[in-house]
Amino acid sequence: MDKIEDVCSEPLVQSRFVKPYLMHYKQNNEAKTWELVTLHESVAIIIYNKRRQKLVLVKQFRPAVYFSGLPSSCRKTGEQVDTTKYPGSSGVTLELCAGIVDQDKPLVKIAQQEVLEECGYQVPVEALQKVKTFRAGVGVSGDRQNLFYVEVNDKMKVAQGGGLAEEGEMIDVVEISVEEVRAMVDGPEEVTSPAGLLFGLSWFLQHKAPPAPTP
Ligand SMILES: Nc1nc(=O)c2ncn([C@@H]3O[C@H](COP(=O)(O)OP(=O)(O)O[C@H]4O[C@H](CO)[C@@H](O)[C@H](O)[C@H]4O)[C@@H](O)[C@H]3O)c2[nH]1
Ligand SMILES: [Mg+2]
Repeated sequence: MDKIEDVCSEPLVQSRFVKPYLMHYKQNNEAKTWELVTLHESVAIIIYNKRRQKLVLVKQFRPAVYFSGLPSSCRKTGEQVDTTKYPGSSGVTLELCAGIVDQDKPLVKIAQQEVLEECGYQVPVEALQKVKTFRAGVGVSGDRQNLFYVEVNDKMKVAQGGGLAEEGEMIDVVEISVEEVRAMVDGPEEVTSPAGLLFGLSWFLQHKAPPAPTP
């Protein structure tokens, strides 16, 4: 999954997923502009295998994370990036199962679909609990993310997961223990994960996790 080669970039002129705009407005009578992009709304799901006390997360190579981690001298359009110096592993993230809302369906249905496609669990829609809707970005994009929680068991595991091959998705499903969740939230100063994961894990520890063992 992180064997990344032949990296270069070009200006994005026509796009399917990202739409850049220059917004003009007046704030307290002062004329201003702001550079922004619009993105799809999304869903993300905290998945807990309750009997085995494991959280189900996903790992994948994120081009945007990889690219923004390159020094600006390596981001010149048309120029090849040295992937021996900047390996694909620097763009691999740990995240909640998540997906964009690109179909006209209820959010809970899209969440159910993502849990199956990415992690291989067939869950009933009634099992999905809505946690919170928040903004995934506020500076450049203002896209909404809708967070759900679902408990799963081994009987619901009907497929391997890994994402839709026809959409080029290559996703590793990762299970982590509640202890590892605590270590992730309290431990490292930097993680290669979106804020939604950290919020989701903190919410899980506060509302759903078995109590921490007393020392
Ligand atoms: N951007 C882009 N460029 C392409 O060239 C490009 N080519 C195809 N696609 C489409 O994008 C979708 C990516 O997969 P998902 O639907 O699973 O969405 P995620 O990328 O997981 O994103 C979610 O989860 C993240 C983590 O919480 C959040 O940060 C995001 O806000 C949130 O949307 C697929 O349907 C694929 O067909 C591209 N998308
Ligand atoms: Mg996804």
